[in-house]
Amino acid sequence: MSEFSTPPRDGLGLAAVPRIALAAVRLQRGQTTVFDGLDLCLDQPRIGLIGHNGAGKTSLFRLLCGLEAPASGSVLFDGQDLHQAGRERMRWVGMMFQNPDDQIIFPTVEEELALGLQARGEAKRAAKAQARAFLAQRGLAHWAERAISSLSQGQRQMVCWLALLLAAPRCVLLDEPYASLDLPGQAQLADDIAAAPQQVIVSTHVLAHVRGYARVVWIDQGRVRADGPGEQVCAAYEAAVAAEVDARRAARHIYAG
Ligand SMILES: Nc1ncnc2c1ncn2[C@@H]1O[C@H](COP(=O)(O)OP(=O)(O)OP(=O)(O)O)[C@@H](O)[C@H]1O
Repeated sequence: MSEFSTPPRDGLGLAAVPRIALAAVRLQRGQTTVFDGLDLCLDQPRIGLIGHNGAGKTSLFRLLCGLEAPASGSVLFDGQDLHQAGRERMRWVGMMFQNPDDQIIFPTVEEELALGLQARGEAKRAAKAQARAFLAQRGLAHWAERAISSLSQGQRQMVCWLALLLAAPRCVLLDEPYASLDLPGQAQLADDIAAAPQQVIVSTHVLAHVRGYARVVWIDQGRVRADGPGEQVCAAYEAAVAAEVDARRAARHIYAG
């Protein structure tokens, strides 16, 4: 197992894992029908999501955090319609975007971190104080007043992760969360994920990050192609990719020769 694929540790007291159920979901984005009759139940503490570019991983996340609504079908969070929920939804699901610049709103780190707390009803001053205390706990007190624009891409990604940790929704969606992080940052994030009491769903192209998970879902052209233990699903995906690459090389060889 990779050091970046740490399963949840025993005895951490995971919060009650929500049950997110998609039934017969159809999702249209522009001219593209991304999902057409998708059924999926997400009720494990850690779930990996893998698949090719354009398979539908980000679209699934956008559906789960309410940024997209299904044209038909339902998305239920513990039996309640996710798309009918108001502000309550922010306590249910939070997402870390692939690109931190799509997520960050405020000019400084402490303001960005305070946002999730304010959304939960904290007063602005108290939220900022909590954000500062949280940064200090993690040895990052000096980040509090830093301008987001002065941070590197990886540091911005870390700010997004810290904001999610602080906001503490019951389900956390991470879209390519390791992409911009250096190796220490990746190890830190893997440890944070392992320690998080929430349900965490990680979408990634780096299979080592989810191979050790008890459940990985492989999305292929908007459909679930495989769903099971990470070792098995990642191996099946790798085999399919190897076959695709071989077929492409063989076709190129025939064409060239
Ligand atoms: N803003 C958009 N408008 C229209 N179609 C979109 C939009 N974003 C994505 N799509 C389409 O939706 C489908 C699923 O895309 P999605 O971004 O969910 O894939 P993905 O699995 O996350 O890919 P990647 O691994 O590249 O991030 C693709 O066919 C894509 O072209």
